[in-house]
Amino acid sequence: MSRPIILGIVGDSAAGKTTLTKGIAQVLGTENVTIICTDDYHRYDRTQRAEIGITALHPDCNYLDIMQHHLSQLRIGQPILKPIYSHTTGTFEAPIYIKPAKFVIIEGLLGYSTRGARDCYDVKVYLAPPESLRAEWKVKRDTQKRGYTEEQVLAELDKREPDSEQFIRPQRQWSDIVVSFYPSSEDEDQANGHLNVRLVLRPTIPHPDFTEIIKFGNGNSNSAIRLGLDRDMGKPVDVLEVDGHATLEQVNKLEQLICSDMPHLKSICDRESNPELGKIAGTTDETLQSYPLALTQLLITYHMLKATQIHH
Ligand SMILES: Nc1ncnc2c1ncn2[C@@H]1O[C@H](COP(=O)(O)OP(=O)(O)O)[C@@H](O)[C@H]1O
Ligand SMILES: O=C(COP(=O)(O)O)[C@H](O)[C@H](O)COP(=O)(O)O
Repeated sequence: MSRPIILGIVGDSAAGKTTLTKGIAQVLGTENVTIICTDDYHRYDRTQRAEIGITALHPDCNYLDIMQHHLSQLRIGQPILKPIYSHTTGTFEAPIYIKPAKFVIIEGLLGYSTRGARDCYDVKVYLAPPESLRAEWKVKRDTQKRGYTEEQVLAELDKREPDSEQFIRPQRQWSDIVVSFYPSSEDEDQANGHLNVRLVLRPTIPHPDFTEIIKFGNGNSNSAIRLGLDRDMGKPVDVLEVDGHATLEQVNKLEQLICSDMPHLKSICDRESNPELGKIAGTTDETLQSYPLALTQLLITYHMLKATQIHH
């Protein structure tokens, strides 16, 4: 019997989880995707958290046991009755019945914090923008969408830092892919659309063979697309970097590499038939479209489709 393919997207608040999740769901077809945000498993509402003096990042502030139980149910195709936390009101709403579609994306703060939860995913992504960019994104979103002032958001970031360090960032080690969008050093204050991406590829899942990038002579340090070896949290990894100002020709080559052994992906990575590639509506309603974003979406989609072949 077939079971859903489960993708995890974990990272700190305003690291870009919801934005990337929406983009991947769009590529896979929203009707084929169930999206779960693990903020719904908060144990306390906004007022209670303030009274107790606990942040939403602390494991004790979340029903991680229920989250893990629900994940394991979804993995075997079973429905769940999922709680709902509203970021608009800061309170809980009536739970909803959810039956998993072919693909499930689980996004949130603490998705990899227990062994049992980690075992439920087919593909694990961790989002790690530079902290300065994350702060910028969080201020923008929480002032526009969640009713906070800039001072409140900055104070909250400070208050959360010890929990970010202790509980959020260590989860990076469990991911198959670490995604970091970052501004290039020359155009520090360029619009978001020109961000570069750094993709850390752990050997925990089989990645497409990118070594041709080096053969094309494109992998050297001056190129807009670079492949190299590094260590991440002590472990050896491949690192693929794509600059925001890479040319269409360079990007096409990389897309063809990703698509070559995945027939369904071919229709997705054809820019003429799919002009939406790499386009995302950010959670503050802006439209984002860039080659680094498109390649990131494509690589993650590749892994989800690959998992379909392995498990069906
Ligand atoms: N890849 C990206 N490129 C440019 N801006 C982004 C990107 N990802 C997120 N953002 C910005 O950061 C804000 C917060 O992102 P969001 O997806 O809501 O984070 P999270 O779900 O992790 O809390 C978005 O509203 C958007 O403005
Ligand atoms: O850190 C987060 C997670 O959301 P995200 O990862 O989307 O930022 C939120 O601050 C908490 O869920 C509390 O919500 P609120 O601050 O709205 O009460």
